[in-house]
Amino acid sequence: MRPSARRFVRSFGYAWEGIKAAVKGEQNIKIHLAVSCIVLLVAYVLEFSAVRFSILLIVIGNVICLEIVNTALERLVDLVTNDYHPLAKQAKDMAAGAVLVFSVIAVIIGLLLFLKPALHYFS
Ligand SMILES: Nc1ncnc2c1ncn2[C@@H]1O[C@H](COP(=O)(O)OP(=O)(O)OP(=O)(O)O)[C@@H](O)[C@H]1O
Repeated sequence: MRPSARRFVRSFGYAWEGIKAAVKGEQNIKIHLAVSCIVLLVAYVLEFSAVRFSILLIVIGNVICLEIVNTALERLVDLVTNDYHPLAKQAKDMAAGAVLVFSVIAVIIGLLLFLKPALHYFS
């Protein structure tokens, strides 16, 4: 394998390690993953169109990515200081706020996506 290809494969390995560490260490990510599996299953049962399914995947992907970035930021702050610091608080709270903002939007998009197919399914 060429060195550039080996570096590319190795970086995938590091990314996978990061995903595993985030999932293992964060209860929230485990909950998001479980809920995402259920939501995808329901979307399948409701016979979502390709477009609806794609939007759903984008939303789910964004929530999980934001959670991973939030976890990375928490780790970084904890690495920098164990003492109370207003900037550490702001950094953690802002990252958590970013997750919250997108989670609220995800719920709204979810309702918009599921409403029509659910009504159709049950009528
Ligand atoms: N070093 C610090 N200085 C100031 N405030 C902090 C510090 N560490 C944490 N905090 C505050 O405490 C809150 C909770 O911190 P913690 O590290 O437990 O994060 P968390 O969001 O509960 O993460 P976890 O998912 O790991 O439980 C932060 O959102 C922040 O407001």
